[in-house]
Amino acid sequence: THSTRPQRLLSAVQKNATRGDPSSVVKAIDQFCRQKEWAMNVGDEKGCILDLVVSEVNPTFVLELGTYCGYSTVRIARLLPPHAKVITLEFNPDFAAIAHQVIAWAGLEDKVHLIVGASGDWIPKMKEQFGLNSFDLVFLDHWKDRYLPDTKLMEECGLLRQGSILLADNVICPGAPDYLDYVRRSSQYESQYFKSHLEYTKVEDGLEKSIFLG
Ligand SMILES: O=C(NCCCCCn1ccc2cnccc21)c1cc(-c2ccc(F)cc2)cc(O)c1O
Ligand SMILES: [Mg+2]
Repeated sequence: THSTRPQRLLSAVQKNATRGDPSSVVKAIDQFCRQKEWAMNVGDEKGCILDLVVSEVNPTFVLELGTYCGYSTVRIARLLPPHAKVITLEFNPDFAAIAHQVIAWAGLEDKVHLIVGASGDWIPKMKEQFGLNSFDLVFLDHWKDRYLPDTKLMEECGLLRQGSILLADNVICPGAPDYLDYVRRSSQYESQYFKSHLEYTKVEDGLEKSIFLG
């Protein structure tokens, strides 16, 4: 019986990280991905930029599209004030099952709501399901060809307010060219590119931070 990479990543967390210590979980995953097996976590370099944006926004409600193993979920949730929440959406139930255990190991389950499903189905249901008006921060890290349609969908569903922040991973590699073009051209967004590298590599990648102006 062969384990999957997410399962091996979880084992590395359970072996090397301290229960209830989110930073040790982040460190254990980065160590695993650098020393053992690459995985598509936002990683330590782009992760520091994510930390900066989260700390600056100090959000009450965060939407993460693309949980994978929960690495960025833990990075975000560890910085949130009490009562703040991350709603994170994962399409792949096997990934979601691993992420749930990684988030629990970090002791952050009270700050995180993990959903299994597709963004196109769930974005229209967010308000009624969670009794929220808008998201203070959205971290886009799912299918790169869904960044643009889902951003338009969030606008249409009234999930963005004046000052809501969109932070998109992988705008260079694998790339989200139509999304980049949209947020950089639109008068409804003020956009800024944070040059970095693809997680655990020397390949260029970056995060695009876009403020919704309403
Ligand atoms: O593909 C990436 N992520 C998305 C994975 C699938 C998300 C599916 N999903 C989750 C929630 C959800 C909701 N609705 C619909 C679909 C949904 C990704 C890839 C690379 C990468 C890979 C190979 C390479 F050579 C270079 C770069 C690096 C990254 O950092 C990435 O994030
Ligand atoms: Mg990514």
